[in-house]
Parts: sequence; structure tokens; C-alpha cells
Amino acid sequence: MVKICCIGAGYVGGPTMAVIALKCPSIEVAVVDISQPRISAWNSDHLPIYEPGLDDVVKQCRGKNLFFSNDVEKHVAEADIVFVSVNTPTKSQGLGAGKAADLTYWESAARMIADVSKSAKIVVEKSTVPVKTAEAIEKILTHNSKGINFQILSNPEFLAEGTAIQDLFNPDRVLIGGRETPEGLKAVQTLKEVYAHWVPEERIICSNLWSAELSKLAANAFLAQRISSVNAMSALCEATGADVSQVSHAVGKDTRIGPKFLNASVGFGGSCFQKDILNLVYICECNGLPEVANYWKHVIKINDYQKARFVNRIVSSMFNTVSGKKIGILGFAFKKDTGDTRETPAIDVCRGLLVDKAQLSIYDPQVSQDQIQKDLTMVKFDWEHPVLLKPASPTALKQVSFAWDAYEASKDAHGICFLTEWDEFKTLDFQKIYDNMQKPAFVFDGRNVVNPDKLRQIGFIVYSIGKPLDQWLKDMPAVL
Ligand SMILES: NC(=O)C1=CN([C@@H]2O[C@H](COP(=O)(O)OP(=O)(O)OC[C@H]3O[C@@H](n4cnc5c(N)ncnc54)[C@H](O)[C@@H]3O)[C@@H](O)[C@H]2O)C=CC1
Ligand SMILES: O=C(O)[C@H]1O[C@H](OP(=O)(O)OP(=O)(O)OC[C@H]2O[C@@H](n3ccc(=O)[nH]c3=O)[C@H](O)[C@@H]2O)[C@H](O)[C@@H](O)[C@@H]1O
Repeated sequence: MVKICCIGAGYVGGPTMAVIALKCPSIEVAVVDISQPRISAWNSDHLPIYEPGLDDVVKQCRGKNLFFSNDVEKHVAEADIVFVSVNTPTKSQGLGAGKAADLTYWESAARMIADVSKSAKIVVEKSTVPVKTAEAIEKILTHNSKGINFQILSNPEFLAEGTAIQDLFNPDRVLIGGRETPEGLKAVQTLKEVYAHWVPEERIICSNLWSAELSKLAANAFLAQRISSVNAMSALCEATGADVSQVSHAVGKDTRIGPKFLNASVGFGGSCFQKDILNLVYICECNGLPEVANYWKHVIKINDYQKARFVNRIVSSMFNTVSGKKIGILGFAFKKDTGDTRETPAIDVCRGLLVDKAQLSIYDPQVSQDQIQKDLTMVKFDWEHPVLLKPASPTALKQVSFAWDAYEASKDAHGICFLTEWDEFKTLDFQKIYDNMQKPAFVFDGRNVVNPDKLRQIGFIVYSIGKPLDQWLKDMPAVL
């Protein structure tokens, strides 16, 4: 029986391995992690991450051919294929701080693989890493390996949170990069056979190692660039009376452009877009390509501009002060159908409002109070855009309360902000919300989840990203 071990039981390692186990009953899959609470949660009824469909997949295979364990070394030693899916955050100190990927976790995983291995292994980069990481990993493995043969493959993951299971069941493509030597090609073939259990052959793309590593960074940069492009347009729409949804629709009808990923928003979040673009910027700078680096940097700059612009709209439309005013924050996760808050635009928007002394009442169906408190007080790495990034002080946290639902969050509020596009927000009873709010009652929609015309009929003053502005907002321009 082929044995797979995956180091890192996170958002990628957990779901990816669960799907491999489900689709390949003849393969034994062990997911290992240094974090005890994470592994205990994977072995319980309350999985450590919320992802639609994941419970079902895990329940079908756990204890049969899928195991979660803290015994990292044992499972690595026994495996034929070792996936490494550890976190690769942005470096916060030292050379390249604020841009370069921090490969500490990766390096320690590689050293451990070299130490405990007694048989040949295929080592698969599942984490997103800088181009040429495989070369560094190879050096670590071969210098410590006592003659054991290791083949390194790059097999980046393209799943998105909230749709991870769907994405894994039916991927647009699986990408495998390897050395173009007989041993390298054999290793690529072995991994290809794993995916071939359920992925059509034409969707399994093989390339050299560096192309695979760079394709992952490029894909995320292209996706984020689309959002920054549409968000840049949203500002122009507000200035001209165009409607960004209509513009996106018209632009997306061009088959060369396509309709997906053209939703204007308060800004993109998530653990990867910003981190991976910063990493790309750093690689460009290191390779003497400052113009290319600057090009990609602007994708993040527009994203910061969009978040700052949203906060300014709120403050300026409420007579230039939100001090002491209750504002309901509806949604905190970085997108719907996940409890993940990493780099969520809600952090920056809430911090911006707290600086202006607003009283926030926050509701999110999947994010805990503890998590929100941690996020608001955490020191975020400030890479050139100090606008809203100051962590909230313990005193500022006194301005924050938590609500059980959207109605409680909006009760007696002066304004409500939609920061995540949860489906439940589309069917709220807005008349009831309006009746219970202070007047004038404001809605700031950072996700275009509400129908502005219907809300205006009720009496709300509505700001929706990229949509024609109410006269009220035109009279109170937000200056950045
Ligand atoms: N979150 C996402 O949707 C996607 C993430 N990625 C990439 O996948 C990688 C992992 O991301 P996530 O799963 O979100 O991270 P995560 O933070 O959820 O999980 C990483 C896990 O690795 C564990 N770990 C770290 N060092 C270890 C070691 N030496 N031995 C054993 N366990 C160790 C940590 O305890 C943690 O549980 C990152 O490089 C990320 O860029 C790629 C595609 C999608
Ligand atoms: O490397 C990664 O981590 C992953 O990053 C993204 O996935 P994810 O961050 O989970 O979620 P997305 O659906 O891409 O959304 C990212 C952010 O962009 C925002 N977004 C997305 C689409 C859009 O049209 N507008 C928009 O503002 C979302 O609300 C969210 O805040 C990519 O979509 C995945 O392919 C990739 O594997």
C-alpha cells in the first residue's frame, strides 16, 4: 500500500489529504502537525476549520485510510510520498522583512525529513513558496540524507476557502513540477497516478520545477490584480455615476476576459493574496526587476486605498465624526462560508472606525469573539502603508461589543456595514432593522449584498461600493 504523509494539518493539508484519502482507498494517508489542539480537533466532531462538505469527507475515511496524528516523525519515516503543507507567512523581521516569505517552518520540516528518513521518498511542495525553493530544499535533504534518494516535486494548491471541497473534487487543473531527469520524471508520474484516481488526465499539467513554483504566485497575483482593477473602477464609477456591476457585466461578457472575479468589494483579504504578491515583489527586486516589482506592488496599494476609502466614506457621510456612534459590523470573515479572518478587510475597517472612536457591534456567523479581539489587537506588519494598521489598544477594545445576530448588531445603531457577503444578509428584514436604528439610518455595503433601491425606499441612506451615490453622499465627499 502506498503511504502518504502530509506535514501541516491546516486549511490546505487537512482538506487536500481528506479528498486524496476519499478518492484513493488503496492509499493510506496520515496528516501530521506539531499543534496538538489542531490534531485533536481533526480527530473530534468539531473540525478545526469550517469548510462546506469537509465533515462528510472526513467522516467517510477517518480511521480507515485517513489518520491525523502528532507523531510527525513516525509517519514521515514510513511514507513513500511526503507532502509539506506548512505555513509560509511573510517575514516580519530581518532581511526581506515585510515582503519575503518566511521559510522557517519549511526548513525545519525539511531538516526533520532528512533526519528521520530511512528509505527513498518523494517530497512534495504543497505550500506556496518562492521560485527556486525546491533547490534549497534539495540541498537540505541531500546534505543530511546519508545517501537516501529524495525527489522534490512542486504541486501547488489552487483551492479557495469556502469552496475547497468542490475545488478539490473538480479542479481546473493540477500542476506538478519536477526535475527533467529520469528519476524526476518517474516521481512526477507517481504523483500523477495519485491524482488520476479522479482528475481527468488532460487537467493534470506537468512542468519544470520553477514554472510550477512561479505559476502559483502568478495565478494569485493575476486573481488579486483583477479585484484591484475592478475596485479601481469602482472609485471612478462613484465619481461619474456609472454602476460597477453593470461595467463588470459588460466587460466580463468578452470571452477573452470572462465574468469571474469581477466583483467590486471593500478589498480582498485572505491569508494568501497579499502575502504571495509581496513575495513576488521581493523576488522581482532580488532579480533586479524594480519596474516589475512596482507593477505588482500597486495591486496591494489599490487594495489598501479601497479599504481606506470605505472608512472615509463612512466617517464623512456621518457628519465627519463617528465618535460615540454605534455602528453594526455585519460579517468579519474575509469571505463567506469560512470562519477564516486572516487579512480580512474587516480588521482594517474596524480599526479605522475605532480610531475615530466609533462604538462597534460585530456579528459574524462563523467567527468567534476571541478571534475578533485577537485580530483587532494584533500587530500587523506595516510594509509601507501605515494608514489603518495600528492595532486597537485595550481601551479601544472597550468600544467593541459582539452581537448574536444582525438585528442585535444594528439595534440603535447609526449605521451598519456589510463586510462579508454571507447569504443570510440578503434576506434580512430591513424594515425591522430600519425601525430599530437611529435616524438618519446609514447602510455601507462593502460587498454589494443589498439592493440599494429597495433600502432607499425604506428610508436608508445607502452607500454601495461602485454604485451611483445618494445625493447625501455627494454632498459629503470623502477626501483621502
Ligand atoms: N489557505 C488557503 O486557502 C491556501 C493556502 N495555500 C498555501 O498552503 C500553505 C499552508 O497554508 P494553510 O493550510 O492555510 O496554513 P495553516 O496555518 O492553516 O496550516 C499550516 C500548519 O502547519 C503546521 N506546521 C508548521 N510547521 C510545522 C512543522 N515543522 N511540522 C509539522 N507541522 C507544522 C502548523 O502548526 C499549521 O497547523 C501556505 O504556504 C499557503 O500559502 C495554498 C492554497 C490555498
Ligand atoms: O493561494 C491561496 O490561498 C488561494 O487564494 C485564493 O483563494 P481564497 O483566498 O481562499 O479566496 P478567494 O475566493 O480568492 O477570495 C479572496 C478575496 O478576494 C475577494 N474577492 C474575490 C472575488 C471578487 O470578485 N472580488 C473580491 O473582492 C474575496 O471576498 C476575498 O476577500 C485563490 O482564489 C485560490 O485559487 C488560491 O489557492
